[in-house]
This record gives sequence, C-alpha cells and structure tokens, in this order.
Amino acid sequence: MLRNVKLEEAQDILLSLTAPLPGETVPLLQALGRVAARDLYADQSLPPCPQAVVDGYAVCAGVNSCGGGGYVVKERLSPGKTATSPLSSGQAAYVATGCALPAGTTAVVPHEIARLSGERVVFTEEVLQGDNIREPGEDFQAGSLLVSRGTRLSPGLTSVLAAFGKSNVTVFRRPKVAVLSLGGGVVSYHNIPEPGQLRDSNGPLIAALALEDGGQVTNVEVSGGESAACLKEHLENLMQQADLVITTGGAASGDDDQATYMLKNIGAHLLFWGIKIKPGSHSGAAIVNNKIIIALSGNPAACAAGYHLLAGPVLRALQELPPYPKVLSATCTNSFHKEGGPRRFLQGYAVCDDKGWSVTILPGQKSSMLQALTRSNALIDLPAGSPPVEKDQEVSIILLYS
Ligand SMILES: Nc1nc2c(c(=O)[nH]1)N[C@H]1C(S)=C(S)[C@@H](COP(=O)(O)OP(=O)(O)OC[C@H]3O[C@@H](n4cnc5c(N)ncnc54)[C@H](O)[C@@H]3O)O[C@H]1N2
Ligand code: MOO
Repeated sequence: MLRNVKLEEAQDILLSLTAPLPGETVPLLQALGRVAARDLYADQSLPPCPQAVVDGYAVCAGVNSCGGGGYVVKERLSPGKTATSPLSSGQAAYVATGCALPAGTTAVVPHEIARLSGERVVFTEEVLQGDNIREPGEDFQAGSLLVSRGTRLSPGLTSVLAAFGKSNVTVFRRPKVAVLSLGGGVVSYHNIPEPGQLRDSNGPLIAALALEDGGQVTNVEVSGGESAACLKEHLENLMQQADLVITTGGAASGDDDQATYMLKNIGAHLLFWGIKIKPGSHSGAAIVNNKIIIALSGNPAACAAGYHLLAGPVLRALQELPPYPKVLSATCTNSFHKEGGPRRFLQGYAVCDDKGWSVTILPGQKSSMLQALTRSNALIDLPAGSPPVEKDQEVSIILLYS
C-alpha cells in the first residue's frame, strides 16, 4: 500500500479505477440534472418551415412594394392552422405569431400598421421583402448536435429536447453512494448525544455533497461502538447497495485505525493511505470487488476537503462528467498568518467582478471547525512551505460553486 502520497497521485489512482456507469432511459422530466449518455441530434430543422414573427398579414408583394391599392385578404389563419392555398402577388392572409406561412409569402406586416377596408388591407408603412419571417432552421439545423454525451441536462436543454420530441432520454445511472461515519463517540444526528458523544454532521455533509454531484444516497449511517464482526457485516451490506462507499473518521491512528482494520477485515485492497495535504491528511482508499471505498478524515473541514479532492471527482467520473472543478487565479482580500507545513487547502469565498476573481479566506479554518463551511464556495490551494498569505496576493483556487 502507498503511504502519504501526493494529492495528484491519489486522484490518478482513483480515476484509473473508475469507469462511467451504464446508461438508463428515463422520461425527459426525470432527466433534469442527469448526464446524457448519448449524443442527441436534431431530426428536423427548427423552425421546420417559414413562420410569422408577428400577428399580422402575410403578404405576397413585389420587391419593396407597399402593395399600391393594398392586398386582398384571402383567409385568416388561427394558431396551429395552415393555409389552404399559396399566396400569389397582391394577396394576403391574416396570420398569428408562429403560424406556418403560406407558400408565396414575401413578408409579414404587423396588424398595428394595417388598415382593413372590406376584403382589402393597406399598410401605413413600407413593407420590406423578408420582414418578420422566421427562417427554417434559424434556431437549429436538421442534423445538428443538440446535446453531447457527458453533458448535464439543464432546464434549457430540457426545453430543447422537448422541442424535438425526445420524451425519453438515455442518461448515466446515478451513482449510489453509502456513507458510514466511524468512531465510537459519533451518534446519528437524529439522536441526543450523551456527554462525550457528538452528532454525526460529516455523514449528512458527504450525503449532501454527493447529491449535488448527481449521486443517489442509499445510506447515511454511523458505526457507533460496533464490534469488528458487526462492522464487517455492516460495511459488506453497504457495499452491496452502493457503487461507492465513503467513510469518515477512524482514520488517524496508523494500522490500528478502525477504518484500515475494517477494510482489511472485508478483504479490501488498500490503494493508498495518507495524503500530503492539510486538512485531509488522514484520507485513504481501498477497492474490493471493483468497488471503491474512500475513507475521509473525521475532522469536519478535513472531511469536506477530502470529499472535494477525492470523492467528488470519482462521482463525476462515474457519470462521465469532467472530474475536476475549475482552477482559477484569484486576488486574496485578506491575510492568513500560518506559514510552512504541507500543501494547505483553505476554505474561501470567491466572487467575480469587473476586476476578475477575488477570494476571502473565511474565519474558522481549524480542521475541527464547521464554521467556514457555512459560506465556502472555493478551496484556496497553498503549496507546501508557503509563506503567510498577504492581502492582495494572487492565489490559486478550486472553484466549488459559482
Ligand atoms: N496522534 C494523532 N492524533 C491526531 C492526528 C495525528 O496525526 N496524530 N491527526 C489529527 C487530524 S489532522 C485529524 S483530521 C484527526 C483525524 O482523525 P480521524 O479521521 O481518525 O477521526 P476521529 O478520530 O474519528 O475524529 C476526529 C474528530 O473529528 C470529529 N468527527 C469525527 N467524526 C465525525 C462525524 N461523523 N461528524 C462530525 N464530526 C466528526 C470529532 O470532533 C472527532 O473528535 O485526528 C487528529 N488527531
Ligand atoms: O489531517 Mo486533518 O485531516 O488535517 O484535519
């Protein structure tokens, strides 16, 4: 087993063992937020034919003509109706916005500048060739790519797919994630802790992050003071239900860790243990029956950083999404006095304005604290041995949410 590896080494190992899950076909509205497992193409142009941009008169005129004595109104088309016959020179048809235009239409004139006199219509302004006509295919050409495989489906894409009648969509199966909080003193957040115990906040944190990453959470459980035999059974049960198991805590005491002990007990192959980062140094991973188990530190900020750096990329890769969030350069709006030590990830709040990206180092950076998680939307990546961070210094950030 590799010990105290570089972050990128740990990430490479995990991604080399991760392949996208199979696709499944779901109704369009259930595909929102899911990731397309196939390229989807336009099977026709949109609009499919010339259409009216305004409510008014489709006319057939000579070039730049205002029709002289006006046009004969042949028919009135209500929405959804098509013309009974083409227009010839000097003829008009009343159309609603979006109506398929009669063949022969050279322009559509808004009703606001039309004057009806008996069966004829005249216009108070000049009518130009091509006015107020939606061209076929001006939105999408037949055969064009609507959605490429690996794209997360947004509300906008939902509407595009609906416009092309894609009522069922093939998407990657949502990765099933089981979360297990280790450690004797940790009780479920539903319970009132006894003196010396604490509520499990890491489990719900991991579950919430996994949901945001497109996962479905099968279990959020605590191991409590389970015996080794019970813990083995407990983990094996979770492994059966999930594609990925994430544990937190019980990872910091070398070979006596509850986490490593438990993993060896189920016959898992330990991939690496310990990463040269802070917080999150006590993170590891194992594999059994082709399923990965990621063990994160117990301290809350360490657990969060570990999730973003290790588990999030795996969950995204299982859905063929780009695994890593954006890395940007940002100006730090405040200072941080600690220096030296391993590569450090600080919880930050990043914003973009007309001067570019800036980031504020949030208060409460101890890895035991939850406080910074209330606002954090970025991890500030400080290389090993960094001097104190000065206000206005450029730093590298991993943008978690924008
Ligand atoms: N002798 C050493 N002690 C510690 C070291 C070390 O290197 N040598 N590292 C410290 C650091 S850094 C971390 S991080 C923690 C990690 O320890 P574990 O992953 O084994 O976590 P636990 O000991 O189980 O818990 C530590 C601490 O974290 C909080 N915690 C744990 N689980 C949860 C949970 N589910 N929800 C909320 N909070 C949780 C809790 O405050 C625990 O006290 O080890 C340090 N010690
Ligand atoms: O290593 Mo701990 O995981 O730094 O907070």
